[in-house]
Amino acid sequence: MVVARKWVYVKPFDGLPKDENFKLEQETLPDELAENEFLAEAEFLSVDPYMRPYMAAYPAGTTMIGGQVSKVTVSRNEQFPVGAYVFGNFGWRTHTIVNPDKLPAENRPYVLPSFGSHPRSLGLGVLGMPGNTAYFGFLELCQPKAGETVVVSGAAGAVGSVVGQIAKLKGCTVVGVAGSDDKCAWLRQLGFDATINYRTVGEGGFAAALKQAAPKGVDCYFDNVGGYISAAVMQQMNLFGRISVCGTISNYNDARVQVSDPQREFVFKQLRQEGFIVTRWHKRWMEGIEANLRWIEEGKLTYQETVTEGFERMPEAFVSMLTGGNTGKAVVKL
Ligand SMILES: NC(=O)C1=CN([C@@H]2O[C@H](COP(=O)(O)OP(=O)(O)OC[C@H]3O[C@@H](n4cnc5c(N)ncnc54)[C@H](OP(=O)(O)O)[C@@H]3O)[C@@H](O)[C@H]2O)C=CC1
Ligand SMILES: CCCCC/C=C/C=O
Repeated sequence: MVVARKWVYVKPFDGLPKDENFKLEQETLPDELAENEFLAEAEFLSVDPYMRPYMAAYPAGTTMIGGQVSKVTVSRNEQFPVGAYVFGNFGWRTHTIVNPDKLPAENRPYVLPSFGSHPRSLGLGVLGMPGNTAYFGFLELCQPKAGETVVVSGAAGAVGSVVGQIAKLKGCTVVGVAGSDDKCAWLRQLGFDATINYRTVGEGGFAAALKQAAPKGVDCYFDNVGGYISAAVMQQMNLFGRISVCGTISNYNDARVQVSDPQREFVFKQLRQEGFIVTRWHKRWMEGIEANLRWIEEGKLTYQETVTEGFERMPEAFVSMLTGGNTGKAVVKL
């Protein structure tokens, strides 16, 4: 008999998530698996920003959504043999019975490829969804060219840190925006040409700091945060600039705000802006993972993880990530 533990979303979020929004429950799983099912035991769980806005679509009582790296411990599916490590969007739970055939193509679990000497947790970060967000969302939508100036907000996080390094690989000048001096120092170690600590310059000082960091203007903006940072970058875009709108974490905990009208910049600078969800590239998923792994093996791409130990600390790790407690990818180790 397997008893799974799971974190249930018991009360809708209002502002920053709090303890009262979550409840740790147990669920006894069936003893027998049906054909094509397997049992997955979580090893690492992901806490990601999208969980905050996405949960608004789910009723109270739903298990928290999310990805995990888990081990197949029992199987009636030959594509997921016992002992294999898989990535799956199984939610915040320790054990899950899965039938992959019942899931939509963009949400199917997959057996992790070999990461060589690197930890399996990277399957939640640079060698998983966030890494692919950087790889496809930046290269496909920004189409960067050598010599161009790229600005990345949320630069020291799971997605942003990879975007900035890929931009350097493509020969761009890269400016990273992050929320602490330590994060900015790490970004400069990674090769970022300039950094802005948005918390110390503040909203009033951000435009001037950007002018200093990107004196030739901005050709590509990879936007992880929205809000005043993005409004200011928009004002300093160059002719034919490209903006990849990845996320708006600065307002995930807030009611929707009225934004100032950016259309004039779009017309006279002939800008292109496109939002995306990374699963758009689900048919090319392994291409992104293989490219990022190759760059890691070549020493051209570096990662950092912020690891919280213990399933019971999932809510704490989630809130910490939403408030800037992580550098690189935030994961929870069981
Ligand atoms: N479109 C898509 O398919 C995907 C979109 N995303 C989006 O990418 C973004 C980054 O995700 P991910 O890399 O996983 O997360 P991160 O690892 O970057 O963690 C979140 C970070 O957001 C920063 N942050 C929090 N509040 C603010 C704020 N008010 N202003 C600016 N920065 C803030 C914090 O860093 P700091 O200390 O610098 O403030 C925090 O560490 C998110 O917006 C997410 O929704 C992610 C994956 C897929
Ligand atoms: C199934 C996970 C998809 C995540 C897309 C994220 C969007 C914004 O953060």
